[in-house]
Amino acid sequence: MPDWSYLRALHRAAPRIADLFAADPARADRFSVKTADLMLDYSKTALDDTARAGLVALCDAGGVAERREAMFTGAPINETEGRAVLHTALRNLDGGSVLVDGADVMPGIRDTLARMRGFCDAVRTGAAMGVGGPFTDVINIGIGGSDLGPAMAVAALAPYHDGPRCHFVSNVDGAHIADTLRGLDPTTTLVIVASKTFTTVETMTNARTARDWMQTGGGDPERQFAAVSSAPGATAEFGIMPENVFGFQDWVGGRYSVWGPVGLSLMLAIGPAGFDAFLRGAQAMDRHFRSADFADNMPVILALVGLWHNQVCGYATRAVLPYDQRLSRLPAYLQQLEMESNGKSVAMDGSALTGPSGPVVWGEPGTNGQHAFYQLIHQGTAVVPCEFMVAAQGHEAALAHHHRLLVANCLAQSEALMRGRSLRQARAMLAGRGLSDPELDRQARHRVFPGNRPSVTLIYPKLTPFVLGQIVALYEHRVFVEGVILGINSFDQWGVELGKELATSLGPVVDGSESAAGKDGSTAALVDYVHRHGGGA
Ligand SMILES: O=P(O)(O)OC[C@H]1O[C@H](O)[C@H](O)[C@@H](O)[C@@H]1O
Repeated sequence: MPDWSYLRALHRAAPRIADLFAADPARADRFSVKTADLMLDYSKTALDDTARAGLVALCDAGGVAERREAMFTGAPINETEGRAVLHTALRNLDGGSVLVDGADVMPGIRDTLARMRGFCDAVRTGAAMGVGGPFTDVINIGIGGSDLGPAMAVAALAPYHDGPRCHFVSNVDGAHIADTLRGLDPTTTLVIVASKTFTTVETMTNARTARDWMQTGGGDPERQFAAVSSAPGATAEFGIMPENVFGFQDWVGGRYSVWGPVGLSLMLAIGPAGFDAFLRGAQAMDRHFRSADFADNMPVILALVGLWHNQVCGYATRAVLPYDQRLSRLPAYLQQLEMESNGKSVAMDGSALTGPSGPVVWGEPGTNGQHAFYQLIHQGTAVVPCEFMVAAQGHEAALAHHHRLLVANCLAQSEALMRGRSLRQARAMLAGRGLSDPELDRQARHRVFPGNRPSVTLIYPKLTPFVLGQIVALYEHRVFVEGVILGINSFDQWGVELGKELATSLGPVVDGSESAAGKDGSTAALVDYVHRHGGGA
């Protein structure tokens, strides 16, 4: 673990952010990173040259460059599972070979991508059909990494949809699949069962329900089911035809898997060319990440800003606030990417972390959040570093005035967070209203904004497939760099296992075939309530 004390001392002595701008007219330029398309402005943070240099030094001390090279070249850096980490190979479209245990993985990746393209072309042109005719709808059944990536990206790229409608079912709550199936035609619906392991209870339960629905409604699961998985034996056992199965290897983590077959629903929605552009965007970010100096490296800087706020300043959460309605699922996607990757308590060698690991990540699109939780962001006692995102241009040319308002709101929020409003300013606002001085003072105190609240803004030209690919890869590499500096394994997720085990053992208790004896009093009382109110068997 790095020694944070030096940086913490810098933080305690840091001037107000607004004063940093006053002292350095070129600050916005010097504290932003640009790639060919994107700009990450981190000038509205308390970082100065000294603090930035101290953070960059963490990269050297933590071996970020060596670890980065190890990841890209297929070394088994996921040490607790003995696996390579090669989601970057999935978008290594025209790069060289990538060796895992001496064998090049690229031919297999290219072959699967070609099969996905062929499948999507057939579905999209009507060459492959359901019993009732060309496919009108696609349901992706998956959860976690087998859901959030394609669900996020399909929503993000709505202007590029020219294929069948895509739906996503993840929750084992029967409400999710029931509400989705209502109104769909079982003879023209394609179901993709997406599960790396093909054992996930939620996904297998939903897949069986969808199969029953299709059979009952006159569809043909043999023709109308596809699978995405690393477990071909299990897909065959479920009855999915091998030509409709798209495999990937265990060196693609679930939450990093949207770039391969897990992205099949996205490819169906936007077409193979659009999917290619998405991959090329990620590849462009990979190249930037691999080659740019740390101080000019967008994922590295985003990581260092994250570490500064969480580990140095002690801000326990960060809000991701896309001013882009089509990125409404991005906060949920990033919650898995960031919190499942870096929400750990032990370092790679098993020793306990001595400080915080990854922060709580949360958020909602703007402007909606402004009318809900921004009150706390502006005036609450906890400081929440904000990560704003906005496009220079929207897709709706006829609604450019909407977009101008959206941009103005986004920029206004980061400005307001930084500037705040002093008591003197608040008193001046209320002067002349005939209030007694104590009353004026009391009213003014409620209108004070502390300011000096940090934010970064990621700005991009327009939310195209190429730009989305860059944004998602940017966040993947940010998580990687934070994990390396914290000394943790960002690629396992042991913390999700215990709940799964207990759910399995609670199944027979909930359905009444086993007693709750031996369970704690709370669990037993909750089961009892379910049974007394018509639940259970
Ligand atoms: O793709 P699957 O094997 O069905 O896994 C789906 C998800 O469930 C697991 O519990 C993990 O927490 C996730 O990382 C994973 O993405």
